[in-house]
Amino acid sequence: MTLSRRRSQPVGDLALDSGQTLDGARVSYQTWGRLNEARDNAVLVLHALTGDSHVVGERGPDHPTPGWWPGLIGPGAPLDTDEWFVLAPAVLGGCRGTTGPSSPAPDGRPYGSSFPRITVRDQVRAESLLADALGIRSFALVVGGSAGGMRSLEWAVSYPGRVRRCVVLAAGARATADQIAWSVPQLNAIRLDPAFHGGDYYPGPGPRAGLEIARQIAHATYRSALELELRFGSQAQAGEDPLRGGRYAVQSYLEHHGKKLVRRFDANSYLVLTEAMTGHDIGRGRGGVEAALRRITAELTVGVVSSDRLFTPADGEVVATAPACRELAVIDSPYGHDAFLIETEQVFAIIRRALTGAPVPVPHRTASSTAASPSTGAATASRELRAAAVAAGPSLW
Ligand SMILES: CC(=O)SCCNC(=O)CCNC(=O)[C@H](O)C(C)(C)COP(=O)(O)OP(=O)(O)OC[C@H]1O[C@@H](n2cnc3c(N)ncnc32)[C@H](O)[C@@H]1OP(=O)(O)O
Ligand SMILES: N[C@@H](CCO)C(=O)O
Repeated sequence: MTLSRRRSQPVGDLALDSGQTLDGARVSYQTWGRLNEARDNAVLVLHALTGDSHVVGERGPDHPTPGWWPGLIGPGAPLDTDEWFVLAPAVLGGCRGTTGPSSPAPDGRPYGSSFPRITVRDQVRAESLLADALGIRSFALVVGGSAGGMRSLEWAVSYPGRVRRCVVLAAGARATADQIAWSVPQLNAIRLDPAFHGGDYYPGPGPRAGLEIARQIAHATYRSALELELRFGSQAQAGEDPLRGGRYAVQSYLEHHGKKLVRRFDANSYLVLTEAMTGHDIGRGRGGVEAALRRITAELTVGVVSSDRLFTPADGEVVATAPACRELAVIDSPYGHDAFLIETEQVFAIIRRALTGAPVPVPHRTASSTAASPSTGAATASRELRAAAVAAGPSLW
């Protein structure tokens, strides 16, 4: 498959929920396949917090990281490019080409602290303007996980006439107190870093230590306690002794993920995107979550991760009470929230079913059934970890 190049589309002045306007906003995006003459074969793929438009493919000049859902798109893939035209935008407020705090403001200098507070609805509005510009009236499918799941759901609520099928993975109808609570120390870690300078740190290195700590906190919530226990327990990092100033293995692991993110992400974007997530509420101004869910006309699929302690299965079950929900799928995994990125075999099977309308496997959960039973999909998880997790007891997942 040829490498999909990143493009950038001006979408004009973007009216925000706050009442402010982002002048001359742009959305960067990638596509795979061709939009057909009827313009009815478009699929929208929405990335999570630190992802981008590069859903599949190698690293390249345009792409600092490899694709985050490898194998999803291409000839014969679940999103078969012989049939589907796939569009993946980079999110509003991020740092991968779409307008965000590091982009030039109208005065030519980076927005920094003047970048406005944005919502998930604003992000979806920007994506709808991109779809308008590309001549896409409606999507055969909108799919995303985590923050991408929030946007997928918001698409189905905001634009019922433009979404025919919708897959919401590892996301809820609104931010919970627990999700907001975990974001607080992350935001504080960045803002209290002396290098933050109130958000106006460009072109300096910015609050690297604060961002690193934020990612450490977040990454722990993205994995299950059981996985961390089975992988690391209370072991020391090789060659170090925690009782003599050294580190635990799990500490080293979190520090690795913190450092890795700092190399590829902007701290202001991290703040803006985290605050968009904490403000997520499909029911705001619409008479509440239940009323908002009733607006959905797309065939809805909800996927939850059995061991997700951040966006819990119960959060997804609320979304699955939408009258339009056809399937509540359980991604059976010990990996916690990040399983929507790791358990690709199970995730892609869910996407395929949603797209083809294939029968929902039994046993399963639907909006009208409360019987809990995990899906039977084969996982790509390490056999050893899975076996150890099973031995430790299913109640821990
Ligand atoms: C892959 C990308 O980043 S694509 C770019 C867009 N990014 C996104 O969309 C974000 C999505 N990606 C992510 O959030 C994460 O990368 C995930 C969820 C996919 C990672 O999940 P996994 O594949 O299970 O990786 P895992 O959590 O085991 O971490 C592996 C890393 O930890 C390191 N590690 C493991 N144990 C330790 C330890 N004790 N000390 C230090 N490092 C350790 C490994 O060496 C490996 O390093 P590497 O990633 O630099 O090669
Ligand atoms: N690991 C994900 C965040 C969890 O949804 C990311 O970095 O985008």
